Amino acid sequence: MLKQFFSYYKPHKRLFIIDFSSAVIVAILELAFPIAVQWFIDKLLPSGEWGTIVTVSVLLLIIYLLSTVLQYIVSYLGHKLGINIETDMRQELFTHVQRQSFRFFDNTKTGHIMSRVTNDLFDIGELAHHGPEDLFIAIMTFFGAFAIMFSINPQLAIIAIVMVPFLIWLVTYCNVKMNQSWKKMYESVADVNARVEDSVSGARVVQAFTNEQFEIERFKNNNGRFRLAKLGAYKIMAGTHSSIYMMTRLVTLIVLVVGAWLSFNNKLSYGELISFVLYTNVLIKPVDKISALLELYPKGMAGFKRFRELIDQEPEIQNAKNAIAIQSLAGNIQFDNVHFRYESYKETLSNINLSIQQGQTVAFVGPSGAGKTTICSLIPRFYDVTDGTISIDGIDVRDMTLQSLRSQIGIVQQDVFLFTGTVRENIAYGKLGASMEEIEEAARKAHLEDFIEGLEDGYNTQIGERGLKLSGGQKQRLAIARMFLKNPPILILDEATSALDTETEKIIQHALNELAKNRTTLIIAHRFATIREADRVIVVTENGIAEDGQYDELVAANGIFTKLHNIQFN
Ligand SMILES: Nc1ncnc2c1ncn2[C@@H]1O[C@H](COP(=O)(O)OP(=O)(O)OP(=O)(O)O)[C@@H](O)[C@H]1O
Repeated sequence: MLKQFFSYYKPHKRLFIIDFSSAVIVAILELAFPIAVQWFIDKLLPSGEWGTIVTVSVLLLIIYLLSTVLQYIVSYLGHKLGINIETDMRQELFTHVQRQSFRFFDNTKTGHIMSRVTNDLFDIGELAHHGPEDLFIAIMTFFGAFAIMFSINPQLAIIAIVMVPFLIWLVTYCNVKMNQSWKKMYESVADVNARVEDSVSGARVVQAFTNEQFEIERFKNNNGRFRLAKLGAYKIMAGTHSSIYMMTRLVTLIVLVVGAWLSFNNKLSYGELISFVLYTNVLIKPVDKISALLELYPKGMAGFKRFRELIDQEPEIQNAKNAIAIQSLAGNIQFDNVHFRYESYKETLSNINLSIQQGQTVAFVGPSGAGKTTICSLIPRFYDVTDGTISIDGIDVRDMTLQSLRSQIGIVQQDVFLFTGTVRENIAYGKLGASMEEIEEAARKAHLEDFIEGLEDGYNTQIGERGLKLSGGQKQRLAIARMFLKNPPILILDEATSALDTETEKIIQHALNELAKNRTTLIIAHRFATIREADRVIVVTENGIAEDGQYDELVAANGIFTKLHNIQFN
């Protein structure tokens, strides 16, 4: 796991080396400074040579300035390194999620992916920046300071270090407490966010029920809990800072008192005493860093583990080794002994045999849950068959590259999904980089022209979050326009279950008929009025394909379709 973690440093090796070596130099300067002060007091002051004193002071100033610049570099470049690694990982994760198959999205919660992309990667970035650098520097300054103190006066060095375990205990204890209270705070902020999100997206429902006051009261509770949690966290933070302050001053004071006693007994010079006090601070400083790392490491590594678990999940549907990139398909679709299961315990489709000729319009009907949508999802390989083959123009779909196969199939879904953006952007989603003329032509064919012209900003009108500002019929026409742009030889239409008014229905039907022309069209139909013109109707039941024929033939056959037909029209 650690090896994998460090592999993310590779592209930023140069940055890491500059940052790390600057941090080492800063630490060396920090260790050297008290010795310089000691020498200044013990050797230089008694000599009374002002010229040398001024020269040394200027030298010290230069060292300070150098140290300041290096500290800036460490802070800036260190964070840059962390952010770079975090950004790489985020891009990798997003790219990986884009490549995932439908089954992955069936089984993964959006919230989980979101928290990987934001929280986990933030913790990993922090660890990437602070982990190796802080650990190395802390160890180096701690042992360096102790070694120098020991060489000056072993007894006093031991007195100073004896206190360190207490300090470590105190800092760790405070960190645990702080963590607990931050966790509570994060939970309550999540509640506040959820409440805001809920009542903003549900604002229409709130107002329709005139429940605004109820929502305000509910929010007041959440907001109050958040205030208390945050206040609690700050109280612990204040306690932590002051007790650590007290403890460090106590160590310094003890060193000062014992040092003064040693000095009275001529066992320690004044310079040594001062440098000892300064070294005590250098000795104590890393304790804070180490304890922060103790908290950061498990958090960052746990995040990294979850990140890797996602990244290591290979997409279920991938290109075969020698997959061919087909240029264009005619649209002859063949199912041979197709079996399929979503879950291992239950077969959804069994032994489906089906042959659809190019240019045909075929309607799939049947009871809800029989498998109509599933049959259609197998053609673009949203899922792979468990057994049997599906071929188009005689080529197994698994032998084509996914990209080329899906470029030949257009799908208009039941619930049209639109992206936040303009009308133009949403139509152009069917063919990225389409010209304005092409977009206008597609809109005209989808009977959207009048509607768009009536909008204040025309094609540049924002359609709201997920097309909120559009009606159901407008959304569907937009999806149809998108499909005219894509212009695929095979079309799958998942008919909307909810009925539109007759006028809109007519317009949409007209647009769809236009769209279906010269394409192999599969319609997952719910309302039979829309499929009268279909070349074939296929009745799917839980036992597979039950009937297959022309609309009128099937109505007259006195079978399942006749029954379904009678339910709809009587
Ligand atoms: N992603 C999925 N994961 C697991 N089971 C699924 C999934 N999608 C559908 N199913 C199940 O597969 C069966 C067939 O569903 P499918 O959506 O193909 O039916 P349908 O005939 O299109 O239904 P409807 O007319 O209601 O849209 C159902 O029992 C359904 O519960």
